[in-house]
Order: sequence, then C-alpha cells, then structure tokens
Amino acid sequence: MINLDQYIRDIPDFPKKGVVYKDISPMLQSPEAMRFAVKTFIENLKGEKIDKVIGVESRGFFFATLLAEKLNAGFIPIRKPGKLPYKTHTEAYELEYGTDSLEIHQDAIEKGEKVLVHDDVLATGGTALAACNLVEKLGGEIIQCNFLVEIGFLKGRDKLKNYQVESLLKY
Ligand SMILES: O=P(O)(O)OC[C@H]1O[C@H](OP(=O)(O)OP(=O)(O)O)[C@H](O)[C@@H]1O
Ligand SMILES: Nc1ncnc2[nH]cnc12
Repeated sequence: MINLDQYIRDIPDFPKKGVVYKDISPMLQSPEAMRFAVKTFIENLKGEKIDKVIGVESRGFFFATLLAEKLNAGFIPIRKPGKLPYKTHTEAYELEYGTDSLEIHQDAIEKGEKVLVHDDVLATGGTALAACNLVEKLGGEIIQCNFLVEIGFLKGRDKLKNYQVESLLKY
C-alpha cells in the first residue's frame, strides 16, 4: 500500500494567479508509485473488458498508455487542435484557466467498442466531458472515466454524471 498523496506536488499560482496546480511529476519519477496507481486503476475496473483507452493530451497520455498495455487494449490519443494528422472530429470545451478544443481521429473507435477515458486531473470536468462527447460521436461505449487527481470543489463529477467516475486522490 502506497500513499500516492506524497507524489503530488502543489504549485500555487500556476499557470495563473489563484490556481493551485496539481503537479504529477513526482509520481512519474517513481516506478513504485506508477505501478501502484496502475494496479489500483485496474482493480477499480472490476474486470470490465476494455477495447480502447483514451488519453487526453498531454498529461493523460502517460498513464493511458500504461493502462492500455495492461488491459490488452488499444491506446487512442485525444489531442489539442491541429496535432492529429488524419481526418478528425472536434469538440470545444472550457478549462479552469481558459478555453480550447479537442480532436480525435475519425477511425479511432468502432461502434460499440468499450472505452476507458483517462486523464491525470479532473477539475471542472470540461476536458473530460469533451473527450466523452468525442468518443460517443464515434459510437464508443464509455465504461469508466478515471483520473489520478480529482479537485472536488470544481465539481467535475457533476458534469460527468452520466458516467462512472473513479479517481485515486480527491482534494
Ligand atoms: O477538468 P478540467 O477543468 O477540464 O481540467 C482538467 C484538464 O486540465 C489539464 O490539462 P491542460 O489543458 O492543462 O493540458 P496539459 O495536460 O497539456 O498540461 C489536465 O491535464 C486535464 O486535461
Ligand atoms: N489545478 C490544476 N492542476 C493541474 N491540472 C489542472 N487542470 C485544471 N486544473 C488543474
């Protein structure tokens, strides 16, 4: 049993004043912490079959690829605009500190495939909801959304009320 809280570093006023940024870099530097996080994510899926794991750019990529390998699933990046080379679908979203949009390759998911949506942090939930909308546009079935860190007071869970949400650490 590892206390993952010790691997999350608070950075006040980043990237702008008033935001306390949850930095997962210490976790990424610890193989033990990463292994424990992956094991816990897998346990939380309770044996559900997963065909595709979504990682949301950029910090969602790290654990999404580890999870995809463990689940014998494909990894699908959801990226910021203009980064994916093939035909895409786009979805706009709001962030705790700005607005942006996200894209997915049009052939990334087949109708009926079972999908796990992963990101490092759940804050307002705008990013994750946009990712879920993209998955559903392609006909994917979202089995769970999982996060390393959930910032409770920003109420991201409310935005994701139609989905099963799991986070390893809640602040
Ligand atoms: O729940 P929300 O309010 O939508 O915020 C959560 C998102 O914000 C961060 O990404 P960011 O856009 O900072 O990009 P990065 O991963 O490339 O650093 C984080 O990695 C999540 O994707
Ligand atoms: N406070 C925060 N820390 C890290 N990532 C974030 N994404 C949105 N809000 C964040």
